Amino acid sequence: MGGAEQEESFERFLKWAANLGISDCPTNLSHHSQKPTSCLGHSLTVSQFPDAGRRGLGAARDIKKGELVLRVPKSVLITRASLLKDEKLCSVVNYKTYSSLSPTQILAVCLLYEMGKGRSSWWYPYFMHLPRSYDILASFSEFEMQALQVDDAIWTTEKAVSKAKSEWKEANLLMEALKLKPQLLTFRAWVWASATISSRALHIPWDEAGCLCPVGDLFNYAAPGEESNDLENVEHLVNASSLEDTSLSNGETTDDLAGDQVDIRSERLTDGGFDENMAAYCFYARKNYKKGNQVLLGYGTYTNLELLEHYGFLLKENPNDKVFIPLEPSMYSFVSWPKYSMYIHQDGKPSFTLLSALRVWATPPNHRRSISHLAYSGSQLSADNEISVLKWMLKNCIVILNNLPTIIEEDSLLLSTIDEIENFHNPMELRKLLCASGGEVCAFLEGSDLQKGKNGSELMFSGKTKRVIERWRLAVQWRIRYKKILNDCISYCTETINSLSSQNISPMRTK
Ligand SMILES: C[S@@+](CC[C@H](N)C(=O)[O-])C[C@H]1O[C@@H](n2cnc3c(N)ncnc32)[C@H](O)[C@@H]1O
Repeated sequence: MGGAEQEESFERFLKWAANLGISDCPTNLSHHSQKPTSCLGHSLTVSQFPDAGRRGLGAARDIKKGELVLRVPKSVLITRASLLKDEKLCSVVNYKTYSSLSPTQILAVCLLYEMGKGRSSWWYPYFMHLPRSYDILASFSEFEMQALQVDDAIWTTEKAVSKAKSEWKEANLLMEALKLKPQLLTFRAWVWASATISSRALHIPWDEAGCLCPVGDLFNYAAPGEESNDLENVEHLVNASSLEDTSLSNGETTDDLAGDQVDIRSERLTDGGFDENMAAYCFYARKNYKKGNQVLLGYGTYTNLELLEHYGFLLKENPNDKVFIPLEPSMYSFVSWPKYSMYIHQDGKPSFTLLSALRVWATPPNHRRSISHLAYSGSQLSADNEISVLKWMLKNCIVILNNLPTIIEEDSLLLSTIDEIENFHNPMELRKLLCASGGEVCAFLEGSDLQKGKNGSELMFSGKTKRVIERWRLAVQWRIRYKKILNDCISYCTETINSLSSQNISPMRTK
């Protein structure tokens, strides 16, 4: 579809949405005498935001924090229940053979079935404007996975891919019983459906698989602000293990601390949620917006790896990003905090629990009991103790960085090369030019394929290769941010060690 055609089709979609009662005008009455031509225009407009999610929703006027900016009636939400109104689908899905499939697997199958109806689907105007492909971790091939470089991230990706594969295999019988078209039975189609759900479904109280929300799923993401980190205090941490993880909009859970979980719940109230009284999904402004600014939604609290896993993007500045470093059991066995609370913050500072656990670990065994109350309250135990903890951190960050195949400067150079690859119009020449770059770039070129352009003369990368480039870029961006956090931690430790050494105050010698 060309640009103008695409625009027209999108306008038809917004009109379709308006006729179904979707509205960005809080006073809009459903029994309007005139048929609306768009569901947007009063509070929101669709715009391109190249630095934050591309297509998204901008403020059509100045908006005040807390204002209702969009309402999507329950009848328009795409849920398992609404899709299962199809009699054939319902009779097959409810057959007991498939009772072991999860709600999300069932929703994915129903979505593929509905997509298979093409133009005759009631939701066709919505489906037309869904992304064709996604960059979530489950879609990563071996090449992009290795580009992450860090074992933890590679392991998370392998797990995401194998989970998607096994869920697809489990759902195969049902999809075959529904006689889905061959292209909808493939693993690629399955990843598409799962990624559509993972990256776009919103939380609803009556179905853990969530719902797809036309127009409501055009909001891009901004991380919940610094305030969630301020919540990191002793009380929250001590209670962490007794609280269950909160199910996020994508049906996944985050391994975050209880304090952050409490924050997610209150965050969701100001952002959006299903309102029983209005029988609609309602979205509220989380802050004041000036006309033209992008209106953003906080889907939850995620690290960059979690954002990549569930949504297929990451943030340059993510206040919730974390780096976990390998710890020996002896380092956290003297304290009762969970291991997942021990990490390095995105600004390079060790988390409260990591620092406290290491302070206890660096204390001679016969003193541990007497200082544990100080460690639990977050106090430094002594200058010597603090210095040995920070030296341990420093050494380990250096070891981790030295074990990775490239340094940040090389990665940044590679990012510019990736941009060149993408913008180069004659890949044959590019191939010659880049083969000298060696390593990762050559591995990419060996795996890439070229195809004839529309006029038959020039050669172009295939769509598949373009998607590889996009994921490769994400992997390199991710590892740069990871290394930056470790570098910042090294600076933080060095500065603090220097300052403590110069003060030379040691109220309690422990080591
Ligand atoms: C619910 S959709 C938002 C609308 C989406 N941009 C669209 O055009 O359909 C979520 C997806 O938008 C993109 N996205 C959202 N927020 C983003 C951000 N801050 N930076 C980059 N991409 C973002 C990601 O691809 C994500 O999976």
